[in-house]
Amino acid sequence: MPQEAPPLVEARSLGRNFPARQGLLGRRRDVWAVRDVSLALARGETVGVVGESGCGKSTLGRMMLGLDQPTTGHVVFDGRDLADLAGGERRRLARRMQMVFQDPFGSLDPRRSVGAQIADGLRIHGIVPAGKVRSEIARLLDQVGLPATVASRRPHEFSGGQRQRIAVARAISTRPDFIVADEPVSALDVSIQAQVVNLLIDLRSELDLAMLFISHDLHVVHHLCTRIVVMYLGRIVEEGSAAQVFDSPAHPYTRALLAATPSLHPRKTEVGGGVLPGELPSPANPPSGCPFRTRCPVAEKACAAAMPEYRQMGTGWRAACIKAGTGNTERRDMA
Ligand SMILES: Nc1ncnc2c1ncn2[C@@H]1O[C@H](COP(=O)(O)OP(=O)(O)OP(=O)(O)O)[C@@H](O)[C@H]1O
Repeated sequence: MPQEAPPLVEARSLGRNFPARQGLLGRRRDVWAVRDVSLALARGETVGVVGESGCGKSTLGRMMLGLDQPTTGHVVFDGRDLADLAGGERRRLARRMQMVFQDPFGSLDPRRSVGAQIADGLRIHGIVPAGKVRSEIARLLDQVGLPATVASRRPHEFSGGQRQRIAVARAISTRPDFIVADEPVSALDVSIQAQVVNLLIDLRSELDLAMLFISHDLHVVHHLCTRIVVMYLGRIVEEGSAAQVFDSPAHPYTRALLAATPSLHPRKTEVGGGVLPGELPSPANPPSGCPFRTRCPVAEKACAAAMPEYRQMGTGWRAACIKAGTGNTERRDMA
């Protein structure tokens, strides 16, 4: 990770729990959706967050934007703790952070024109004078590859890919420097996904955006992200550059994810047609010690005793596994 510049946005020991009931009549237990997550993004950096459904990716993204309050820990944006900000200061910061959602159908208002929806952010944050709003909308649409005529039409008149471009135009309208993109292409046809990913790549460099890109699709993350965070049951189990994590994964869970993603890694064979072996434990009742140990092909007794500390595998590369870097972590045949 490029550590020279101070981070633009930082998660410091973030945790979030939700009350949950196990079964219909089960007793109430707290579910820790995110636990003790620390992560920093520099300006212009794209960090991919991967992991199975329910591992806490969206909750982390929402907290990093201040859309959800952490139970523990802090989010620091450009040196300011979000928890300390209120009123105008909070609004000024909110302009600089935006979210792109998975579902452009749900995130755009079907009753209002595209132009009106893009204009909201421009007006609320006073990005351009009132007389310039129309031309700014046209410029933003052009930036995402759409003609200016789109402004007068409603979202339902467009395809999924076009709608996601509109959502991106709306997100960048406030000139943010941090975007959380939560599965932004997974609802789109595969043929369209690449176009939207390429658009994000272009915008990232044009606007020097820091981006937290949440996805369960390792192919997309591989294409787009310079750094990868792998989450399991609310925790970061491995973090490193795309090359480190994809070429020599240090955590058995990362290896299992890659093995379940055929064609990404030449040495890997398909395991279970994209499905990881074993069952994901309930987040309400996680295993003792290492959360992955119940599915881990190299787990041993010590793994049940305590949550593994991070081992530094290289610059900016860490893995929470007692065997990481010991040469004793090669994946057994999990088929
Ligand atoms: N508002 C909420 N109330 C109760 N539990 C929640 C809430 N939001 C998330 N959770 C729980 O927290 C855990 C993590 O959820 P989260 O949506 O962050 O995971 P995710 O990795 O983004 O999953 P997906 O890929 O399916 O979106 C899950 O067990 C989920 O059920």
